[in-house]
Amino acid sequence: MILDDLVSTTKERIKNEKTGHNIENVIAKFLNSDMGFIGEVKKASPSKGVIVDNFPYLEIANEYQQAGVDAISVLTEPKYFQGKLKYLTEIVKEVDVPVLRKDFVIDPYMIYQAKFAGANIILLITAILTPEQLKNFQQLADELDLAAIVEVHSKSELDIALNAGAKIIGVNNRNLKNFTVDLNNSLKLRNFVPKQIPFIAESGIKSIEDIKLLKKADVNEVLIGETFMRANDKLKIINEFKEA
Ligand SMILES: O=C(O)c1ccccc1NCC(=O)[C@H](O)[C@H](O)COP(=O)(O)O
Repeated sequence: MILDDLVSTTKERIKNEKTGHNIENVIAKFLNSDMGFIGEVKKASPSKGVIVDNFPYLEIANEYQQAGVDAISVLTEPKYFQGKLKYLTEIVKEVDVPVLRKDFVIDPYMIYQAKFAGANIILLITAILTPEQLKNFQQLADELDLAAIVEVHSKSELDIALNAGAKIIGVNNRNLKNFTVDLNNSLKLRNFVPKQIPFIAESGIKSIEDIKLLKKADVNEVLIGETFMRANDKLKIINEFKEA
């Protein structure tokens, strides 16, 4: 019957379309590398104002890819980061590495929007969601085969994130209330995250010394924005960090 054939060929087609940078592959990539890098495409931020005047976002994404990053983070928040969803849509078409929609997800609509725009990863910030919202958003991301980095800043937030079913943890070294940065935050929380869950250190990473410290603590990935955005030669700085 044609209907039976339509169902079986559709199953096969969807199976193929769901591979690529799916959750499983993103997690494997983050766990497998020695210590990997997530390069951020960010024009401005609340703590630093405008970081770069010249913002050739496609060129920047290409440079990150060439330097061998594991993923590219794209700010899409317009007011404080001068981001646009359009940057992400275009970058996804330009590169082959997984792309993270970096935004302040507070509505399921934004998760569907990220998927539709072609993102492979979203950020869920524990501090701006109720535990129930976090659980529901994690579930929705799972259903859409979108990897979710659940961002935490403290042990209590980490407990909430793990309870919500987080599969990837990002520890923000920046206190989002007063913008102070302390790399010790990642070091303190590292041992509370099971080894099968990728651990990402985010924010305020600037030097080879920082990289050495985080490598020693067995951090799987570092997410770097400002330092890479300000570097004239992104390939050079990423290679130097890789060799640290
Ligand atoms: O960067 C900020 O000023 C900021 C303020 C309030 C909420 C979030 C903020 N940043 C988002 C990020 O998580 C960073 O862009 C990311 O971790 C990279 O940080 P950095 O390497 O320090 O640019």
